[in-house]
Amino acid sequence: MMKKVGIVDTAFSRVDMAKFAIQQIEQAKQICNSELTWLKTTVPGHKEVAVEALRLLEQEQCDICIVFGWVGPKELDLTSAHEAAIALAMAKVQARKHVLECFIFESQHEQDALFEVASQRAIAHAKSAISMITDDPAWVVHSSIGDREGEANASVLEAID
Ligand SMILES: Cc1nc2c(=O)[nH]c(=O)nc-2n(C[C@H](O)[C@H](O)[C@H](O)CO)c1C
Repeated sequence: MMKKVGIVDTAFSRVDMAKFAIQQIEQAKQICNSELTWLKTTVPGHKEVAVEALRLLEQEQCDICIVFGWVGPKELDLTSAHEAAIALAMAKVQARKHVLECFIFESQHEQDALFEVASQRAIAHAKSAISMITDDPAWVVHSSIGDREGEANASVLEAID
């Protein structure tokens, strides 16, 4: 059955993360023959993403959404992002569907690393979204692997004998 990924990004962002997510979805369609489609919209900033994600889930028949947010380095940006995340939580619960939050916090990375982190995280979140909506066995979500979307995975811990 055809599945639809909603993609919301912002004009505020400094990296076109949606482009990498869309490339990943297109690649999945070709390689795995997955029945996937996508719909992308852009809003001004992260305060607008919750309503937009809800609109895509409820009115545009998306099965899941990925939201690409960019959080500036100022204290006000961080507070604003926290408020946006609360609104996103409300949207998810109302729609009873998943919204994956791919937010880049500018203050957490060196300027030189931002592009790589953002693009890799976008690809990782696109893969996660595909895994969560497709029945294709190639896209099974693996449990307890220390996955850290877009960054080096955490090591897996085992019992000490
Ligand atoms: C302070 C601030 N910081 C950010 C940010 O870090 N990232 C972002 O995407 N948008 C920011 N904005 C803009 C708001 O999200 C919003 O778009 C405007 O306030 C208009 O509602 C604002 C106002």
